[in-house]
Amino acid sequence: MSGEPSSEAILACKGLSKHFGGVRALSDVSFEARRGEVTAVIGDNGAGKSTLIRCLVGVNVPDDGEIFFDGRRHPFANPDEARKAGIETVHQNLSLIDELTVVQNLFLNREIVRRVGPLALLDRPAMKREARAMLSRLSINVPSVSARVRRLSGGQRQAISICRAVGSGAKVVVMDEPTAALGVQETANVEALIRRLREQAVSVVLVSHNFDQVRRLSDRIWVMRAGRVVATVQSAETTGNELVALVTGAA
Ligand SMILES: Nc1ncnc2c1ncn2[C@@H]1O[C@H](COP(=O)(O)OP(=O)(O)OP(=O)(O)O)[C@@H](O)[C@H]1O
Repeated sequence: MSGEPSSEAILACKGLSKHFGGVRALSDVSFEARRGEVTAVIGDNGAGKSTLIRCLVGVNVPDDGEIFFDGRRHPFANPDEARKAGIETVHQNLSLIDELTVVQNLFLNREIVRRVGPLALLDRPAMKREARAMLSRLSINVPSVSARVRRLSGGQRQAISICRAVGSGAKVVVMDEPTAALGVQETANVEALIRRLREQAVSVVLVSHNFDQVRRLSDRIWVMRAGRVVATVQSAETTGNELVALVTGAA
C-alpha cells in the first residue's frame, strides 16, 4: 500500500512497527480492512496477528507508523477511544461478567436510565426489551435474557459478546480467534453470526488459525509471517494449500 489507504478502507495502517524488548513483533506492516467486508488475518504462532490487532484498537501503542479509521488518520491512545470511534473488539478470553445476566452484560457501562425528577433510575424493562430486539436482529438464541451468562454455553457467550459489540453501534468488530474454544455446532453458529454481521454492513476483522474458516467467511485474507505482511489474497481465489504455503514460507 502506498500513500493513504484506499477509499474502501474502514480501518487501516501504514508502516506499523512494534517491538517488545528484543522481539520485533511488527515490522513495517501496512494493512487495510474494507468497509462491509470480512477481512481475515492469518499466520503462525507469534507471527504478529494479535499485536497488529492490539495496535489498531489502541491496546498497544506502536513504535512507528500510522493508523487510519474511516478515511482519517486516527491513532487511538487506548481502547476506549477506539470504541467511541466505532471499533469494538471481541477478545479470545471473553470479556463477559459471569455473575451478571445477559441483559446486564449487553448494557454494561451503557445502561438505559429514566429520569424521575432529580433521580436517574435504571430502566430495566426498556433494557430487557432492547436486549430481546438486539438478539433477535442477529438470530441469537438464549434461554432467557435474565439468565446469568455463566449458565450459557461457550457459543452462546461468544454470541452475546458479539451482540454487545454490535449493539453499541460498532462500525468495525474485531475478533481474535472467536471460535478457538468452541465445538463444531457452536463454531457453525458463530460463523453464521459473522455472516449476518456482514449482511448488515458491519465490517469484521477476523484473526483465525482455521484456514477453512477464513476461506468460508472472509472476503480477503492477509497473511503474516515473523511480524510482516507477506501476502494479501482474495478468499474466493485461494486454496487451503496455498494458505499453508504462505503461512509457513514454502510459497
Ligand atoms: N506483551 C508482550 N511482551 C513481550 N512479547 C510479546 C508481547 N506480545 C507479543 N509478544 C511477542 O511478539 C511476537 C508476536 O506475538 P503475537 O501475539 O502478536 O503473535 P500472534 O500471531 O498473535 O500469535 P498467536 O497465534 O500465538 O496468538 C511474539 O514473539 C510474542 O512472543
